[in-house]
Amino acid sequence: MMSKVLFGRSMDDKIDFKPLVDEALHLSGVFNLSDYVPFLAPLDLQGYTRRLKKASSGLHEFFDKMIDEYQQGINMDDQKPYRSFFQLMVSMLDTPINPNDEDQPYIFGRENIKAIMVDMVAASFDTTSTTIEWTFTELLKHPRVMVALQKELEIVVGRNRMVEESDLPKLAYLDMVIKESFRLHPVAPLLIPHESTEDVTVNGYFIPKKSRLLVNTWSMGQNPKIWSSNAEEFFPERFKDRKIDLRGHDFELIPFGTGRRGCPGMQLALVNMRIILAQLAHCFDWELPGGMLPNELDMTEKFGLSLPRANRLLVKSTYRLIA
Ligand code: HEM
Repeated sequence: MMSKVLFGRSMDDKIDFKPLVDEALHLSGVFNLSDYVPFLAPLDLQGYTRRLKKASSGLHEFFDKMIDEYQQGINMDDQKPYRSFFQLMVSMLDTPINPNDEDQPYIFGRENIKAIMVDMVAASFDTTSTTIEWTFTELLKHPRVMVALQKELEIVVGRNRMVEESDLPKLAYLDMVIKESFRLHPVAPLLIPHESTEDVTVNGYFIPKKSRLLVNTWSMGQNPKIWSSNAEEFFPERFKDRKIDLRGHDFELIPFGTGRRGCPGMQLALVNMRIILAQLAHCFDWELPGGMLPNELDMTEKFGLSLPRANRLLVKSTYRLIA
């Protein structure tokens, strides 16, 4: 889906840069000795710098080729301008970003396009699907919650048609399920590193200018002082009387970050998540394979910049709509 938004077409053999992005993301999150013993950095004992440089030059090569092809009209003949985010970017190539400032014109160049495209791919490709997979895992692990969600869907939508986008604002329980899933499985557990621009004191802690700050949303989500003694339990009803939204105003739950550098893709991600989860729960009944019990479900996380499931989720479905 994100490939269509960004490149105007689904992933195919012409767009096969995903392994490079995965490698770059993996390397950015691994335990790197040089972060703790900086004088070892030039030796690159674990080989991570070499691997990161290789992935980076692969990505440069890939996007250079795409930009060249676009400029020469190759592979784009069936597409009108601006059908994708990439085309919009390339249409601005070598134009001034601030045309009204004659003294200091800033030209939008190749490097800008490549940096923005890598940023967008890294930020959007796996985030929504990872959250959907965790939410679905929790629904399978807690059949009571799955039944309550299916009941809400039957009341709001019935069983004769599929869920549509216009139904989403009426699905309050689905909203609670998604919030609860973000609380326990934030896709960016440490957000993205931020840097303080000036000296500041927060809650009595002095933070000097230019400090690198990591916000541990994972640990906030598990904190019993915020979520009561059942913090480790998947219990969507906790949001019933707690007016918490996900836009970054309520600091106890900030899966999309907050402030100026908060996630710009939040609305798109939330609509996609809601519609996909609602349709999966509404159209099908689900069971675990091989007679596996819900409490036997593997919940292992793969540690890194994001926290996906370590192993794929396997499930059996049965169609349940009347039509
Ligand atoms: C469930 C899905 C998603 C989650 C949980 C998520 C979460 C986040 C978080 C936590 C940040 C860092 C915010 C901070 O450090 O304060 C971020 C940044 C970003 N996200 Fe998302 N995101 C999701 C989907 C998307 C999608 C679909 C897109 C693109 C369409 C996107 C584009 C971006 C971009 C470009 C940034 C960097 C913003 C900047 O550097 O200022 N995200 N996201």
